[in-house]
Amino acid sequence: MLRLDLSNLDSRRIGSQGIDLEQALRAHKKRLEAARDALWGRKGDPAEFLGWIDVPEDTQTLRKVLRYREANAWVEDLVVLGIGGSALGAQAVNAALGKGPVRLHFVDNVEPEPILELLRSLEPRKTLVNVISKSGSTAETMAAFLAFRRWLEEALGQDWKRHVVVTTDPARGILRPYAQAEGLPAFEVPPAVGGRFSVTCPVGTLPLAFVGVDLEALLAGCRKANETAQAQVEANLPAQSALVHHLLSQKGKSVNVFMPYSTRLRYLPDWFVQLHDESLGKAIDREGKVVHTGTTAVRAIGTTDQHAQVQLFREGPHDKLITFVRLEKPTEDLKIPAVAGLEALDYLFGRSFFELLDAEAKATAHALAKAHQPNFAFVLERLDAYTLGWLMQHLMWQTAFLGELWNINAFDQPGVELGKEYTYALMGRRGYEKLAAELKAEGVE
Ligand SMILES: O=P(O)(O)OC[C@H]1O[C@](O)(CO)[C@@H](O)[C@@H]1O
Repeated sequence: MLRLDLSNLDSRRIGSQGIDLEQALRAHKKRLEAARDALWGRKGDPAEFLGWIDVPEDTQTLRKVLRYREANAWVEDLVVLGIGGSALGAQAVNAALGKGPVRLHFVDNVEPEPILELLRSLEPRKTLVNVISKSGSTAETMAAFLAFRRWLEEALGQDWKRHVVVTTDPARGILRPYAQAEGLPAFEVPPAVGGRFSVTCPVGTLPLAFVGVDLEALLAGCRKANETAQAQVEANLPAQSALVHHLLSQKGKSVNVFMPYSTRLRYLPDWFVQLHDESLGKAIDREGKVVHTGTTAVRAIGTTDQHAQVQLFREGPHDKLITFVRLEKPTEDLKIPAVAGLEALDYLFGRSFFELLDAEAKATAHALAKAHQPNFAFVLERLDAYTLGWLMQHLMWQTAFLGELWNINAFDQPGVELGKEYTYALMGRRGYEKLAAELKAEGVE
């Protein structure tokens, strides 16, 4: 179960920085319905990159993933080579729900020392490498693949092939033909699913199958989010949270803090930051007009960041909308014991850690509201696969709705290309000689 707690956005509580949600829903009903109908209507067109809506229905692929996991019971360490959307979703779900027995490692950077440290810690005979790249051209992932493939081959000879599994586009890019030529097992990233929307396809499900996540439940939760995204505006949770973002951005809230009260959810903000920023930070709208949209998503974790960032959230610039994720029930709880001689702490004696966590979440949200800092919460009944799937698919829908409200394409990322080309030029890639010369003339070499 997932619900929205919007009480700290209410203008009756926080004044002009807030909104009257009921009135806003009435006023924007037509626009939200048009956005909803446009998204559902365009779903079948591969060029629209809305394939993530239907992926949770694809139980056949899930079965294939689970069969692969069963057939590879020898794996003790699974190394995911992927970056951005090809790593962040699985990383977030693994931290929240992963139970082992396999240890998951994510290589999503090209800093040599951590890669060497990981390689030195692994036993090649017990290691499976999952190279994940939709494009098959991402420099970081491919560099890591070259290194891990060599490492496996040096240790295992031709048997290295049993230790690599590929996840990539069914047709495009260099990884697919390479997997075919070498006889490597390979899973698909559906062409109409962008990286940051891909956690429910084998990009996420394959690594998560090795750490015992209940994938059936995760996908069922995603389907529940789809159901709510189809509903009338009054029951359409993604339309509502998107409207909140839209209206608050119009009130100058250009920073969007995403703050789960959960260490288990510590990587969820990283996943959300990519989803939100890469989707919505756009220079040009669908009509070709220069717009420079986007609100900047910022990571925070409660309670940890109460002692690092909340001072700024409360008393700093009034440019923020703060999104909390709160749990209603713990999975397990721990009593805080009474200790003689420390009676100054008796307000804690006999209470539980979850009670303290919950009190801190509510107290911080209320203190922010008192300072007229608008905030709202996704309230999860508990942290399980169903609810996390629901939340993640909800956030994908929220992003898609915002794309509609802002009239931008939320599914491309043209702004990352020039940096990639400069990298190719600096690395001496064939075909980039002219760009390298230009960079040199500009003092970059
Ligand atoms: O799966 P790929 O093609 O390696 O891409 C990784 C990431 O790089 C980006 O394309 C941005 O550079 C992201 O959108 C994507 O999630």
